[in-house]
Amino acid sequence: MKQIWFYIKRLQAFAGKWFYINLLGMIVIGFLEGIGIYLIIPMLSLIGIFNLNMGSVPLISWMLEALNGLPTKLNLPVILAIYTVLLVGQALLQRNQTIMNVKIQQGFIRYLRTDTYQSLLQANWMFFLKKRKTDFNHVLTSELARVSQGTSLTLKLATSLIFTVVQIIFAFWISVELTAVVLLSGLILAVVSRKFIRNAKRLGDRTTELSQSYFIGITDHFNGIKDIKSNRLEQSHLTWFRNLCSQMEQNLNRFTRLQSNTQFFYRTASALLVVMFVYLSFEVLHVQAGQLMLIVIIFSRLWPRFTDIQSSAEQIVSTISAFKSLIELQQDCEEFKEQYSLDIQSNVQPIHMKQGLECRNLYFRYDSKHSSYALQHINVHIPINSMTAIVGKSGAGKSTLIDILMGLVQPEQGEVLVDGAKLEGDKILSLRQSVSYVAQDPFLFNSSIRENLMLVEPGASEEQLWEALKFSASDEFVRNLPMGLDTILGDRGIRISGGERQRIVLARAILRKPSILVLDEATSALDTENEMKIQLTLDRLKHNMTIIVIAHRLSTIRNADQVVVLEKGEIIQKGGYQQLSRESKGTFSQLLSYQAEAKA
Ligand SMILES: Nc1ncnc2c1ncn2[C@@H]1O[C@H](COP(=O)(O)OP(=O)(O)OP(=O)(O)O)[C@@H](O)[C@H]1O
Repeated sequence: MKQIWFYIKRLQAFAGKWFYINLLGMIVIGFLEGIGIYLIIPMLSLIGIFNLNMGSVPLISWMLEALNGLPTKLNLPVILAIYTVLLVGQALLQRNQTIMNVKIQQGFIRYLRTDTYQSLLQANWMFFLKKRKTDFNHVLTSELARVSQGTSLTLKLATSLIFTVVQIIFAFWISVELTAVVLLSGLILAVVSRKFIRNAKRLGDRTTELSQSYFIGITDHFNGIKDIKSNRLEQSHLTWFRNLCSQMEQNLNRFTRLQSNTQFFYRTASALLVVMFVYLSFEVLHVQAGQLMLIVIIFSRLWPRFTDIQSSAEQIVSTISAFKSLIELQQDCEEFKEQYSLDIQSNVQPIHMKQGLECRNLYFRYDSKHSSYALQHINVHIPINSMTAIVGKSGAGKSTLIDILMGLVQPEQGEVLVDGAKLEGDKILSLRQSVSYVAQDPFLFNSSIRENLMLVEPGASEEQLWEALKFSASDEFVRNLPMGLDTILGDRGIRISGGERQRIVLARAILRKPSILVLDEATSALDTENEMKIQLTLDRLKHNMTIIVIAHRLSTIRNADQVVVLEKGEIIQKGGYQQLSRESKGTFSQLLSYQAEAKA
């Protein structure tokens, strides 16, 4: 329960005074309802349905005394008027309280959503390397919905509890003995039903597991739908899906059965209790009929609240696992938090390098407990306004080196230097502001080409947009699209090829006029003609920016000023393209000959 308590405290901090006003509203509503119930007895008595001696019932005796001062025929209208005012007042308060409750709750959920999303965005790159992305989707959608449900149920539970306490106080006022008997029965019932609550928690934990598998599964399946279709894997996926759905169905059915059992248990217990209660009142305690009537009315209102409390408690504990997931995610984000807030990050000025970047005796491991280094003993200088290519076999450490050079991850040993000064603190932010990065599988939003480009440079003119497209050899194909720059890409619009995608993302990277351009296999999907065009572009750009390229296709880096060859995390060769291609025993010339053979 400490997880829920944690969120209730956050809710209280979020809602401020409204949290207490809401609680006060609940108490007043409970109080008004209590008095309303009190008035039923004298009303019934005045109408002549009962002829009870009410003098001994507290509050009513006081009311009767007050009524004595009035003419008898006004008694009923006065009581009816008070009753109406009370009920209308209570209904009005109830209305406002419900609206306030929902407002607080929705505001809190919005706050939680934004807070979680912001924490995720503020986590560093290492965090994303270690975590599964689908877990974030799962927490941000289904788990957050369950947390919202849990918070709303907790507020409902608080309402029920407050109402119940107020009603119990009224009941005590009328008869201490009878109320004590009913409360004792309620207590026994609560102890017995602890088993139900434990089962509800177990089922709730299972719901989290299943919904996580469901979420991760369907995301993976639709991401890999081409593999599924082309390798005829539909049947095995369908079987998996059917199994999971049936487990989810069984889990929910079990939960409903548990809740129905609890309800049945409570109803049976209440029937037995009423029988025992009436017997005790008349035969043992000799309670007056008026008092008994009131107590019966109060408890007939109160008992369903006990059932409500039990059922809310079961549902709340079934959401604890969702609260846990959310807390764990936020703790992880906190652990991997970037040094600077997002506001500070977006206001940092880019760096103006004068000499270049340097790696000095750099070592890096993804897991510090794991002995193998992804990079070791790395010494390299990347001069400004030149093109450096990083090549090597798959898994050699190329992407890791780039991540370190961009300041996304920190080396375990050694250092990165910018113009001879260590890359640390806000220098990392400034460096990142100067970098444009293009990945192998570039990301475009489901919006127009124009919007995708202007995302990085909101003030870009039409001319600048076309210039960037020309640089990336995509002006021609964009011009031929029916809506040109306003063509919507992706699911809502036109689908473009992998190569066209890469070129648009390249245009976006160039549009920012970065001082460092990093291309990570960014031209792998291009045909020879477009690759040649991009080569010419890079050749022109390298006079104004520092270009770092990872390329498996070595023809792309023919004009590189420096080639760095990595193998098993170490630099094994370094030099100009022509120089390395002449070193016949070197890995680079080997890679070149493999590619020449593959082409032939
Ligand atoms: N997130 C990660 N967690 C643990 N190990 C990783 C992670 N990413 C990469 N590695 C390991 O680090 C080493 C270097 O990987 P890296 O991705 O830098 O190689 P690469 O040369 O870019 O490979 P490729 O050309 O296939 O992209 C590999 O042994 C890889 O298994």
